Parts: sequence; structure tokens; C-alpha cells
Amino acid sequence: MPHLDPYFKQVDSLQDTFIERLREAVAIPSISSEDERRPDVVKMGEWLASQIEALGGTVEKRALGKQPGREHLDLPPCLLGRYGDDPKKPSILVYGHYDVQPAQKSDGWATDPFTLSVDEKGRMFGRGSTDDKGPVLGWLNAIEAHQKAGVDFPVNLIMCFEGMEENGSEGLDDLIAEEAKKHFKDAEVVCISDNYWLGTEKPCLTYGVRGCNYYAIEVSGPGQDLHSGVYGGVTHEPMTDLVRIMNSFVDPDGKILIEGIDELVAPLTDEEAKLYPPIAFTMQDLHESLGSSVSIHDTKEEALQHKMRYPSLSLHGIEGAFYTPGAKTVIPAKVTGKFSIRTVPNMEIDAVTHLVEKHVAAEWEKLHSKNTMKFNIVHCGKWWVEDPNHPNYTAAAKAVERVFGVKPDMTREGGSIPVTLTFQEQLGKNVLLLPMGSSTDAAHSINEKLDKRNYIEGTKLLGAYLHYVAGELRRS
Ligand SMILES: NCC(=O)N[C@@H](Cc1c[nH]cn1)C(=O)O
Ligand SMILES: [Zn+2]
Ligand SMILES: [Zn+2]
Repeated sequence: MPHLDPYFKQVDSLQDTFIERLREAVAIPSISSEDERRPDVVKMGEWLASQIEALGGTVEKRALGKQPGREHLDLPPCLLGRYGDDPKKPSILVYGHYDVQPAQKSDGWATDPFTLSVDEKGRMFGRGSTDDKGPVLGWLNAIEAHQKAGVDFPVNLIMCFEGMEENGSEGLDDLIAEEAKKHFKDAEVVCISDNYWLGTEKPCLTYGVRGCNYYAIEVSGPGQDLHSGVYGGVTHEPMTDLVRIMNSFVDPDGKILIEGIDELVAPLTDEEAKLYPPIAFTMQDLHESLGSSVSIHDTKEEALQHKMRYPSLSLHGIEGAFYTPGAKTVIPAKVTGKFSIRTVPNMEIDAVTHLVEKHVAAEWEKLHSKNTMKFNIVHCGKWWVEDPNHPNYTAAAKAVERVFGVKPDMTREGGSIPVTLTFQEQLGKNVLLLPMGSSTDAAHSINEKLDKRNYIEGTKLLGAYLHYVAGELRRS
């Protein structure tokens, strides 16, 4: 059993330093989906690179070219980092992202999203705190605590930190393919900390994610926005057309109404059904993380299956619509509806797109509208499922037991991290998701937070995992 107590003690005594590090990171509004924030994404990448270098690591800031479809924008660099180069130690690849989802105080945040605010319960609020700045910094914190505790770092750490994860990971697949036999060549396994526990108490190891096919439908007609009193009733309205189409995708119980989608889903076997009852999760956990009791399903097993192994379709928004307070009597001239499908085994990206496109065309036909409709694919990433009976998972389970005193749940994540599949396919190595945050962290939502306990114990966990995985890999 690795001698980890001096490391754990050092993590405890450095907690204020680690929180300051997170405060600095959260203060950089690295929103990858907003053009005007692109310099902040670049700034965040530079800040992160300087943190790695200050700890004695090396970093190459790899340019990824222009953003496809938005050629006026340079993609933010992907950081290819390394800490340690000892041929006697195994090399472990860790991935994370330094970009974040959009956030504005006016969305309903209780505090400024880009100022880390720690409350009396130790909840650290701020955009990116849990997704994914806190977990990324966890790896750096682990390095620092090893150095200050005088504990030998057990592995060579190969790092891949990108700045476009929340915007389709543009450019990353090509880079990974290019670097598979170079920067990533020594990596024996991959570990990613970018998802969440199912509840608030019990850690989990995650061996699957859903994919995400993201689409947009643009409907336009009038040459400009119109007065509804003057033109209402005499023109086809883009919003009316769009809402009809958007309304045809899914029923209020979440059932996808696009013909052929259900047939693409792998059936639930008796053996798989047995995996859900032992998972430590309650409907109360779900309601707590939802912030209310609006769940569709009544049992935890159904809820877990619909999060982990069935697809879902969500409507995200309508660009061009009138949405501010007040009663503007406008007919918007052009509106773009955005929606996505979370995909699962055995749904192939192109097969899903084909069915969606066919459905949209059929619904459009029914409208007999003189407006113009365009269907666009925004980005697609495939689902991923890994073999959890691998030393990588054995090591992580031992680390969880050591730090938290419990055996982790084995889960599949409802969200999407397409790079999991890319690493699995391009490197041919086992990939593990080892989350730091909990179910109540509100990633992507207002008041995103990371609990101090999850950050500090999570830092211990990431460090402990590196010791255990080094041991397991030596054994196998
Ligand atoms: N923490 C992972 C995460 O939040 N992933 C995003 C990825 C994505 C897909 N389309 C846009 N972003 C997710 O929404 O699951
Ligand atoms: Zn993330
Ligand atoms: Zn995210």
C-alpha cells in the first residue's frame, strides 16, 4: 500500500493556496462559444501553461488553426504538457478543459460568476469551478503537494488541456491523431476528471458517456422584423413555423418522436438491468440536484437508465426570438432553433442525423410555408463505453477507498466528453473518468459551484490514483 499520509497532510495544509489558484482561474472568463471572449480563452491557456511551468513541467501551446465556419477566429491553443521524464516510471495521460460555458450575473446568479465566492458551507461558487477548472487544477495541486511533502511523484504525467471542449472540441481530434505516436506515445492509460458523482456523498468511477448530436434549424422569410399589428395574419411567420417543428421532436415525458430512433438503441439485457439497483442513488438525490421534484420517472432504476443508457432530446433555445422583458409586438424575421440528441450504444452519428433530417423535412412539408428553412449540423460527438475490468479502474477504486473509505459506484455519464472515444481509438489505451465534483454542482447552470471538500479530497484522490495506477501497471 503506498505511503500517502505525508502527501495527504500536505494537501490539507495547502488548501488555501489551492483555493487561491482556483480563484485566479475562475476570474478569467474563458467562454469558448462567445467570439468576444476568445482572447480570455487564450489568456486562460497562457495562465494555465505558466502554472504548469512554475511547477517544473514543460508545455507546448499547440495552435489549432482557424475555427471551422468562423474563419475570423483562431482556435485557442491546446496545451500539451509533461511533468517528469523518468523511463522507470509509467506515463499517465490526463485530459481536461480550461474553457467554460457562458455565464452572466443577469442569468440569475446570486454572485458574480467570475469571482469565486466561498460561503459558510464551503461551497465555492463560480463558472468553471467544477467544469472543469477545479479538476484540472487538481492535477497541478497534486504535483505541488508531492513536491512540498517531499514525496516522489509516482508517474510521468502527460497533460492535454484544451480550450474548446464546451464548443465542440474543434481541432482536437486531428491533433490527437497527429500526436498519438509523439506526445502521447508513452501513455499507458488515460484519466479524465470532467464529470460528477451521482449524489453528494459517494464517489464513482465512470466507464461510459453519451454522445451529443447538436443541430440548428433556421427559418427566415420577411426581409426584416415586422410590426405584428400591420403584418400579423398576412405573412407566414418564421417563429410559428419553427415552433411547430421544434414541438414535433419529443413529448412531455421525454419520449423522442423521431421515427426510427428507438430502433437504433441497444436493448436492455437482464444482465445489464442488474447493474442499476446496487448504485447508491435515491430519488431524493435526483430532486436535490434538479432543485425540485420535476423528475419524469418514479424509480431510481428508471431515472438512472434514462440518464446513462437511453437517448434524450433537448430543446436549447431560439436565436433571433424576442426574449427580453416587456411586450414588444414583433414578428421576428429570422429565427434559429437549437436542439441536441444525447446518443447511446448503438446509435451512429450519421444514422441519427439522417433520421432527424428526414423528420424535419417531413414536418416542414406539412406546414406549406413560403418561408425558407435550413437544417444545420452544429457538431456531433459519439458515445463511449470502456472496459471497467482494467487495472486503470482497479487502481482508481483503491484510491477512492483510501481517500473516502468507500467502494465507488460504477456509472455511465449522461453528459458528453467526445475526446474519451478519440483517445480510446487513437491511442488504443484504457480511458477512465474519475470525477471530483458532485451532483449538486450545477455545471452549465447558474450558481455553478465546487464544494471545498470535493476540491481538497479530490486533489488527494487524483494524487492517490497516480500512486495506485503506477502499482497496478507495474504488476500487470
Ligand atoms: N463536462 C463535460 C461537458 O459538459 N460536456 C459538454 C460537451 C458538449 C457537447 N456539446 C456541447 N458541449 C456536454 O454538454 O455534455
Ligand atoms: Zn467539462
Ligand atoms: Zn461542460
